[in-house]
Amino acid sequence: MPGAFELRETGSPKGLGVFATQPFASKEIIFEEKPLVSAQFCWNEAYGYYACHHCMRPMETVVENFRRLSNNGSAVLPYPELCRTDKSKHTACESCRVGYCSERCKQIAEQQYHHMLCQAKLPGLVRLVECWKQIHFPPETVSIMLIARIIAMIEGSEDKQSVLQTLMSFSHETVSDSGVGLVVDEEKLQLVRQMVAETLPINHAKYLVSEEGFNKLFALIGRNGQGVGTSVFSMWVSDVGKKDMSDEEREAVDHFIDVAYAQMDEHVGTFLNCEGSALFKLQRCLNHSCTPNALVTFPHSDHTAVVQALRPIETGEEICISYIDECTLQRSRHSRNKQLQRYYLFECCCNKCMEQIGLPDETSEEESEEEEEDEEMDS
Ligand SMILES: C[S@@+](CC[C@H](N)C(=O)[O-])C[C@H]1O[C@@H](n2cnc3c(N)ncnc32)[C@H](O)[C@@H]1O
Repeated sequence: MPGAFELRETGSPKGLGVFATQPFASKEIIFEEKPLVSAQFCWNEAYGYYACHHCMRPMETVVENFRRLSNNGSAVLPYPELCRTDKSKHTACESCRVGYCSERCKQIAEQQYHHMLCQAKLPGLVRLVECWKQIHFPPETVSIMLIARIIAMIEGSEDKQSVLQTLMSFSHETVSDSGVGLVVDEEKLQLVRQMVAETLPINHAKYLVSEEGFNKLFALIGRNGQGVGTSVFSMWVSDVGKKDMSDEEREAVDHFIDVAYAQMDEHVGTFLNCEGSALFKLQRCLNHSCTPNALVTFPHSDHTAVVQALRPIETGEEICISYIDECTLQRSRHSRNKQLQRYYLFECCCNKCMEQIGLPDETSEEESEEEEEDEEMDS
Protein backbone atom coordinates (compact mmCIF):
# COMPACT_ATOMS: atom_id res chain seq x y z
CA MET A 1 0.00 0.00 0.00
CA PRO A 2 2.33 2.75 -1.20
CA GLY A 3 1.88 6.09 0.52
CA ALA A 4 -0.04 4.70 3.51
CA PHE A 5 2.96 4.81 5.86
CA GLU A 6 6.61 5.86 5.94
CA LEU A 7 9.77 4.88 7.79
CA ARG A 8 11.19 7.59 10.03
CA GLU A 9 14.23 7.74 12.28
CA THR A 10 13.11 8.55 15.84
CA GLY A 11 16.61 8.73 17.34
CA SER A 12 17.91 6.92 20.41
CA PRO A 13 16.78 4.61 21.96
CA LYS A 14 14.00 3.44 19.61
CA GLY A 15 15.67 4.05 16.24
CA LEU A 16 13.66 3.55 13.07
CA GLY A 17 9.84 3.48 13.26
CA VAL A 18 6.81 3.21 10.95
CA PHE A 19 4.44 6.20 10.79
CA ALA A 20 0.97 6.48 9.24
CA THR A 21 0.70 8.94 6.34
CA GLN A 22 -3.07 8.46 6.15
CA PRO A 23 -5.74 7.61 8.75
CA PHE A 24 -6.61 3.94 9.32
CA ALA A 25 -9.94 2.66 10.63
CA SER A 26 -10.05 0.05 13.36
CA LYS A 27 -9.36 -3.45 11.91
CA GLU A 28 -8.15 -1.95 8.60
CA ILE A 29 -5.19 -3.74 7.05
CA ILE A 30 -2.11 -1.50 7.06
CA PHE A 31 0.14 -3.82 5.04
CA GLU A 32 0.93 -7.45 4.41
CA GLU A 33 4.29 -8.99 3.74
CA LYS A 34 6.03 -12.28 3.04
CA PRO A 35 9.17 -12.93 5.13
CA LEU A 36 12.77 -12.88 3.92
CA VAL A 37 13.16 -16.16 5.75
CA SER A 38 11.06 -18.30 8.09
CA ALA A 39 11.30 -21.70 9.78
CA GLN A 40 9.10 -23.91 11.91
CA PHE A 41 10.30 -24.53 15.47
CA CYS A 42 12.13 -27.85 15.87
CA TRP A 43 10.04 -29.23 18.76
CA ASN A 44 6.83 -28.10 17.08
CA GLU A 45 7.78 -30.15 14.01
CA ALA A 46 8.93 -33.11 16.10
CA TYR A 47 5.59 -33.22 17.95
CA GLY A 48 3.74 -33.79 14.64
CA TYR A 49 2.60 -30.27 13.75
CA TYR A 50 2.79 -31.03 10.04
CA ALA A 51 3.36 -27.84 8.03
CA CYS A 52 4.78 -26.90 4.62
CA HIS A 53 8.56 -26.90 4.98
CA HIS A 54 8.66 -23.49 3.32
CA CYS A 55 5.57 -21.38 4.09
CA MET A 56 4.33 -23.20 7.24
CA ARG A 57 0.84 -23.77 5.78
CA PRO A 58 -0.73 -26.69 7.69
CA MET A 59 -0.61 -29.94 5.69
CA GLU A 60 -3.12 -31.93 7.81
CA THR A 61 -6.84 -31.87 7.06
CA VAL A 62 -8.98 -30.26 9.76
CA VAL A 63 -10.26 -33.72 10.77
CA GLU A 64 -6.71 -35.11 11.13
CA ASN A 65 -5.71 -31.98 13.05
CA PHE A 66 -8.65 -32.16 15.46
CA ARG A 67 -8.14 -35.90 16.04
CA ARG A 68 -4.45 -35.40 16.85
CA LEU A 69 -4.93 -32.37 19.10
CA SER A 70 -7.86 -33.90 21.00
CA ASN A 71 -6.23 -37.35 21.17
CA ASN A 72 -9.40 -38.90 19.75
CA GLY A 73 -8.69 -40.94 16.60
CA SER A 74 -12.37 -41.34 15.70
CA ALA A 75 -13.59 -37.76 16.31
CA VAL A 76 -15.87 -36.35 13.60
CA LEU A 77 -16.39 -32.72 12.61
CA PRO A 78 -19.37 -30.98 11.01
CA TYR A 79 -18.75 -29.26 7.65
CA PRO A 80 -15.44 -31.09 6.89
CA GLU A 81 -15.79 -29.83 3.31
CA LEU A 82 -14.82 -26.34 4.59
CA CYS A 83 -11.27 -27.59 5.27
CA ARG A 84 -8.76 -25.53 3.28
CA THR A 85 -6.08 -28.25 3.01
CA ASP A 86 -5.72 -29.38 -0.59
CA LYS A 87 -3.68 -32.57 -0.56
CA SER A 88 -3.79 -32.83 -4.34
CA LYS A 89 -1.29 -29.94 -4.46
CA HIS A 90 1.08 -31.40 -1.87
CA THR A 91 4.53 -32.46 -2.95
CA ALA A 92 7.85 -33.43 -1.34
CA CYS A 93 11.60 -33.22 -1.82
CA GLU A 94 12.49 -36.37 -3.82
CA SER A 95 15.64 -36.86 -1.73
CA CYS A 96 14.77 -36.13 1.93
CA ARG A 97 10.93 -36.28 1.63
CA VAL A 98 10.19 -33.03 3.54
CA GLY A 99 6.70 -31.90 2.50
CA TYR A 100 5.59 -28.77 0.65
CA CYS A 101 2.04 -27.47 0.20
CA SER A 102 2.69 -26.70 -3.48
CA GLU A 103 5.19 -27.05 -6.28
CA ARG A 104 5.82 -23.28 -5.96
CA CYS A 105 6.94 -23.53 -2.31
CA LYS A 106 9.18 -26.46 -3.22
CA GLN A 107 10.84 -24.44 -5.99
CA ILE A 108 11.37 -21.34 -3.80
CA ALA A 109 12.82 -23.45 -0.96
CA GLU A 110 15.12 -25.32 -3.35
CA GLN A 111 16.38 -22.12 -4.90
CA GLN A 112 16.81 -20.19 -1.62
CA TYR A 113 18.18 -22.72 0.90
CA HIS A 114 17.13 -26.35 0.39
CA HIS A 115 19.84 -26.95 -2.22
CA MET A 116 22.27 -26.76 0.70
CA LEU A 117 20.08 -27.93 3.59
CA CYS A 118 18.55 -31.14 2.18
CA GLN A 119 19.13 -33.76 4.88
CA ALA A 120 19.88 -36.39 2.26
CA LYS A 121 22.96 -34.36 1.23
CA LEU A 122 23.75 -33.04 4.71
CA PRO A 123 23.18 -35.83 7.26
CA GLY A 124 24.86 -33.75 10.02
CA LEU A 125 21.79 -31.49 10.03
CA VAL A 126 19.80 -34.08 12.00
CA ARG A 127 22.47 -34.03 14.73
CA LEU A 128 22.45 -30.23 14.79
CA VAL A 129 18.67 -30.14 15.22
CA GLU A 130 18.80 -32.79 17.96
CA CYS A 131 21.54 -30.83 19.78
CA TRP A 132 19.46 -27.65 19.47
CA LYS A 133 16.36 -29.41 20.85
CA GLN A 134 18.31 -30.34 23.97
CA ILE A 135 19.20 -26.68 24.49
CA HIS A 136 15.92 -24.99 23.63
CA PHE A 137 12.76 -26.58 25.05
CA PRO A 138 9.18 -25.40 24.41
CA PRO A 139 7.87 -22.72 24.56
CA GLU A 140 10.25 -22.08 21.65
CA THR A 141 11.37 -18.61 20.55
CA VAL A 142 14.11 -19.33 18.00
CA SER A 143 14.78 -22.13 15.54
CA ILE A 144 18.27 -23.26 14.61
CA MET A 145 16.79 -23.84 11.13
CA LEU A 146 16.19 -20.09 10.80
CA ILE A 147 19.93 -19.57 11.32
CA ALA A 148 20.81 -22.40 8.92
CA ARG A 149 18.48 -20.96 6.26
CA ILE A 150 19.99 -17.48 6.62
CA ILE A 151 23.47 -18.89 6.10
CA ALA A 152 22.32 -21.04 3.15
CA MET A 153 20.60 -18.04 1.55
CA ILE A 154 23.79 -16.01 1.72
CA GLU A 155 25.90 -18.89 0.39
CA GLY A 156 23.47 -19.53 -2.50
CA SER A 157 22.76 -15.93 -3.44
CA GLU A 158 24.29 -14.32 -6.54
CA ASP A 159 24.53 -11.05 -4.60
CA LYS A 160 25.84 -12.28 -1.24
CA GLN A 161 26.91 -8.83 -0.12
CA SER A 162 23.47 -7.32 -0.53
CA VAL A 163 21.75 -10.17 1.41
CA LEU A 164 24.27 -9.69 4.22
CA GLN A 165 23.84 -5.91 4.11
CA THR A 166 20.02 -6.19 4.30
CA LEU A 167 20.36 -8.41 7.36
CA MET A 168 22.93 -6.24 9.06
CA SER A 169 20.67 -3.20 8.61
CA PHE A 170 18.36 -4.91 11.15
CA SER A 171 19.11 -3.90 14.74
CA HIS A 172 21.53 -6.48 16.13
CA GLU A 173 23.30 -4.99 19.19
CA THR A 174 24.13 -7.83 21.56
CA VAL A 175 23.87 -5.56 24.61
CA SER A 176 20.98 -3.15 25.09
CA ASP A 177 21.13 0.49 26.22
CA SER A 178 20.08 -0.72 29.64
CA GLY A 179 23.12 -3.06 29.69
CA VAL A 180 21.16 -6.28 29.20
CA GLY A 181 23.14 -8.89 27.26
CA LEU A 182 22.20 -12.02 25.32
CA VAL A 183 19.72 -14.28 27.06
CA VAL A 184 21.18 -17.53 25.82
CA ASP A 185 23.65 -19.38 28.02
CA GLU A 186 27.10 -18.47 26.65
CA GLU A 187 28.52 -22.00 26.85
CA LYS A 188 25.56 -23.55 25.01
CA LEU A 189 25.64 -20.80 22.41
CA GLN A 190 29.29 -21.60 21.66
CA LEU A 191 28.46 -25.32 21.36
CA VAL A 192 25.72 -24.56 18.82
CA ARG A 193 28.03 -22.17 16.97
CA GLN A 194 30.70 -24.86 16.61
CA MET A 195 28.14 -27.40 15.42
CA VAL A 196 26.75 -24.96 12.84
CA ALA A 197 30.28 -24.20 11.60
CA GLU A 198 31.12 -27.94 11.37
CA THR A 199 27.81 -28.99 9.79
CA LEU A 200 27.19 -26.38 7.08
CA PRO A 201 29.49 -26.04 4.07
CA ILE A 202 30.23 -22.34 4.63
CA ASN A 203 32.51 -20.44 2.25
CA HIS A 204 31.28 -16.85 2.20
CA ALA A 205 29.34 -16.36 5.45
CA LYS A 206 32.24 -17.37 7.74
CA TYR A 207 31.87 -14.17 9.78
CA LEU A 208 28.42 -15.34 10.92
CA VAL A 209 29.95 -18.38 12.61
CA SER A 210 32.74 -16.41 14.32
CA GLU A 211 32.07 -15.73 18.02
CA GLU A 212 31.18 -12.10 17.35
CA GLY A 213 29.16 -12.79 14.20
CA PHE A 214 27.13 -15.60 15.78
CA ASN A 215 26.29 -13.48 18.84
CA LYS A 216 25.15 -10.70 16.52
CA LEU A 217 23.06 -13.12 14.47
CA PHE A 218 21.39 -14.35 17.66
CA ALA A 219 20.74 -10.80 18.84
CA LEU A 220 19.37 -9.91 15.40
CA ILE A 221 16.88 -12.77 15.57
CA GLY A 222 16.00 -11.91 19.19
CA ARG A 223 15.40 -8.25 18.37
CA ASN A 224 13.64 -8.71 15.01
CA GLY A 225 12.20 -12.23 14.87
CA GLN A 226 8.42 -12.42 14.60
CA GLY A 227 6.56 -15.51 15.85
CA VAL A 228 4.43 -17.21 13.17
CA GLY A 229 1.40 -19.36 14.00
CA THR A 230 -0.77 -21.26 11.49
CA SER A 231 -3.73 -23.52 12.13
CA VAL A 232 -6.06 -25.44 9.83
CA PHE A 233 -8.57 -25.65 12.70
CA SER A 234 -8.79 -21.88 13.23
CA MET A 235 -9.19 -21.41 9.44
CA TRP A 236 -12.05 -23.91 9.52
CA VAL A 237 -13.63 -22.04 12.48
CA SER A 238 -13.35 -18.78 10.54
CA ASP A 239 -14.93 -20.34 7.41
CA VAL A 240 -17.72 -21.95 9.46
CA GLY A 241 -18.41 -18.48 10.90
CA LYS A 242 -18.95 -17.11 7.38
CA LYS A 243 -21.22 -19.94 6.19
CA ASP A 244 -24.96 -19.29 5.82
CA MET A 245 -26.93 -21.47 8.25
CA SER A 246 -30.09 -21.44 10.36
CA ASP A 247 -30.00 -20.16 13.97
CA GLU A 248 -30.35 -23.73 15.20
CA GLU A 249 -27.43 -24.96 13.10
CA ARG A 250 -25.34 -21.97 14.23
CA GLU A 251 -26.04 -22.71 17.90
CA ALA A 252 -25.11 -26.38 17.42
CA VAL A 253 -21.85 -25.64 15.58
CA ASP A 254 -20.84 -22.93 18.10
CA HIS A 255 -21.39 -25.43 20.91
CA PHE A 256 -19.34 -28.02 18.99
CA ILE A 257 -16.46 -25.54 18.60
CA ASP A 258 -16.49 -24.65 22.34
CA VAL A 259 -16.35 -28.33 23.30
CA ALA A 260 -13.68 -29.04 20.66
CA TYR A 261 -11.40 -26.28 22.01
CA ALA A 262 -11.91 -27.59 25.56
CA GLN A 263 -10.96 -31.14 24.43
CA MET A 264 -7.85 -29.89 22.65
CA ASP A 265 -6.93 -27.73 25.65
CA GLU A 266 -7.06 -30.80 27.85
CA HIS A 267 -4.64 -32.69 25.59
CA VAL A 268 -2.20 -30.06 24.26
CA GLY A 269 -2.96 -26.91 26.27
CA THR A 270 -2.04 -23.79 24.36
CA PHE A 271 0.01 -25.65 21.71
CA LEU A 272 -2.65 -25.55 18.97
CA ASN A 273 -0.67 -24.08 16.08
CA CYS A 274 2.14 -24.90 13.69
CA GLU A 275 4.66 -22.45 15.15
CA GLY A 276 7.90 -20.91 14.02
CA SER A 277 9.63 -17.59 13.56
CA ALA A 278 10.45 -15.31 10.66
CA LEU A 279 12.33 -12.17 9.65
CA PHE A 280 10.46 -9.49 7.69
CA LYS A 281 12.03 -6.51 5.95
CA LEU A 282 9.22 -4.02 6.73
CA GLN A 283 7.39 -5.56 9.69
CA ARG A 284 10.68 -5.61 11.63
CA CYS A 285 10.65 -1.77 11.58
CA LEU A 286 7.55 -1.72 13.81
CA ASN A 287 8.50 -0.65 17.32
CA HIS A 288 6.91 -1.99 20.49
CA SER A 289 4.37 -0.13 22.60
CA CYS A 290 2.65 -1.28 25.80
CA THR A 291 -0.50 0.37 24.34
CA PRO A 292 -0.19 -0.91 20.75
CA ASN A 293 -2.36 0.43 17.93
CA ALA A 294 -1.66 -2.46 15.54
CA LEU A 295 -1.43 -6.23 15.54
CA VAL A 296 0.43 -8.83 13.43
CA THR A 297 -1.76 -11.76 12.33
CA PHE A 298 -1.45 -14.72 9.93
CA PRO A 299 -4.94 -14.96 8.40
CA HIS A 300 -3.78 -16.74 5.23
CA SER A 301 -2.56 -19.58 7.42
CA ASP A 302 0.94 -19.35 6.05
CA HIS A 303 3.98 -17.20 6.93
CA THR A 304 2.50 -14.02 5.32
CA ALA A 305 2.23 -11.37 8.07
CA VAL A 306 -0.81 -9.09 7.98
CA VAL A 307 -0.52 -5.90 10.05
CA GLN A 308 -3.93 -4.62 11.09
CA ALA A 309 -5.08 -1.53 13.03
CA LEU A 310 -6.34 -2.34 16.54
CA ARG A 311 -8.08 1.03 16.83
CA PRO A 312 -8.40 4.14 14.61
CA ILE A 313 -4.92 5.50 13.77
CA GLU A 314 -4.40 9.16 12.81
CA THR A 315 -2.07 10.52 10.11
CA GLY A 316 1.38 11.07 11.64
CA GLU A 317 0.90 8.53 14.47
CA GLU A 318 3.57 5.90 14.93
CA ILE A 319 2.30 2.38 14.13
CA CYS A 320 3.33 0.14 17.02
CA ILE A 321 2.68 -3.50 17.89
CA SER A 322 3.21 -5.35 21.16
CA TYR A 323 6.17 -7.73 21.36
CA ILE A 324 4.73 -9.31 24.52
CA ASP A 325 1.50 -11.26 24.99
CA GLU A 326 -1.79 -9.77 26.11
CA CYS A 327 -1.46 -11.16 29.62
CA THR A 328 2.02 -9.66 30.21
CA LEU A 329 0.82 -6.38 28.70
CA GLN A 330 -1.63 -6.04 31.61
CA ARG A 331 1.14 -6.40 34.22
CA SER A 332 3.17 -3.64 35.93
CA ARG A 333 5.87 -1.64 34.11
CA HIS A 334 8.50 -3.62 36.03
CA SER A 335 7.11 -6.99 34.82
CA ARG A 336 6.64 -5.85 31.23
CA ASN A 337 10.19 -4.54 31.08
CA LYS A 338 11.62 -7.64 32.66
CA GLN A 339 10.28 -9.64 29.68
CA LEU A 340 11.28 -7.05 27.08
CA GLN A 341 14.82 -6.94 28.47
CA ARG A 342 15.08 -10.70 28.80
CA TYR A 343 13.76 -11.70 25.39
CA TYR A 344 14.12 -8.56 23.26
CA LEU A 345 17.17 -6.89 24.86
CA PHE A 346 15.74 -3.40 25.43
CA GLU A 347 14.07 -1.22 28.02
CA CYS A 348 10.76 0.21 26.78
CA CYS A 349 10.33 3.96 26.39
CA CYS A 350 6.70 3.92 25.16
CA ASN A 351 4.27 6.57 26.50
CA LYS A 352 2.74 4.20 29.04
CA CYS A 353 6.15 3.21 30.46
CA MET A 354 7.27 6.85 30.57
CA GLU A 355 4.07 7.83 32.45
CA GLN A 356 4.62 5.00 34.94
CA ILE A 357 8.34 5.63 35.45
CA GLY A 358 7.98 7.49 38.75
CA LEU A 359 5.37 5.13 40.15
CA PRO A 360 6.37 2.62 42.83
CA ASP A 361 7.03 -0.87 41.50
CA GLU A 362 3.68 -2.61 41.58
CA THR A 363 4.76 -6.18 40.88
CA SER A 364 2.22 -8.34 42.69
CA GLU A 365 3.16 -11.54 44.47
CA GLU A 366 1.33 -13.46 41.76
CA GLU A 367 3.36 -11.72 39.03
CA SER A 368 6.63 -12.44 40.83
CA GLU A 369 5.73 -16.11 41.09
CA GLU A 370 4.84 -16.26 37.39
CA GLU A 371 8.11 -14.52 36.49
CA GLU A 372 10.08 -17.00 38.61
CA GLU A 373 8.32 -19.88 36.85
CA ASP A 374 9.21 -18.38 33.45
CA GLU A 375 12.85 -18.03 34.48
CA GLU A 376 12.97 -21.64 35.73
CA MET A 377 11.58 -22.88 32.39
CA ASP A 378 14.26 -20.94 30.54
CA SER A 379 17.17 -22.27 32.57
C1 LIG B 1 12.21 -5.01 15.53
S1 LIG B 1 13.27 -3.70 15.90
C2 LIG B 1 12.29 -2.32 15.56
C3 LIG B 1 12.98 -1.38 14.60
C4 LIG B 1 14.11 -0.60 15.23
N1 LIG B 1 13.60 0.61 15.83
C5 LIG B 1 15.23 -0.28 14.25
O1 LIG B 1 15.70 0.85 14.20
O2 LIG B 1 15.68 -1.19 13.55
C6 LIG B 1 13.30 -3.84 17.64
C7 LIG B 1 14.28 -2.92 18.33
O3 LIG B 1 13.80 -1.56 18.32
C8 LIG B 1 14.01 -0.94 19.59
N2 LIG B 1 12.68 -0.67 20.20
C9 LIG B 1 11.48 -1.08 19.74
N3 LIG B 1 10.48 -0.65 20.52
C10 LIG B 1 11.05 0.06 21.51
C11 LIG B 1 10.54 0.75 22.65
N4 LIG B 1 9.24 0.79 22.92
N5 LIG B 1 11.43 1.35 23.47
C12 LIG B 1 12.77 1.31 23.21
N6 LIG B 1 13.32 0.67 22.16
C13 LIG B 1 12.47 0.06 21.32
C14 LIG B 1 14.80 -1.96 20.43
O4 LIG B 1 16.16 -1.69 20.28
C15 LIG B 1 14.44 -3.28 19.80
O5 LIG B 1 15.43 -4.27 19.97
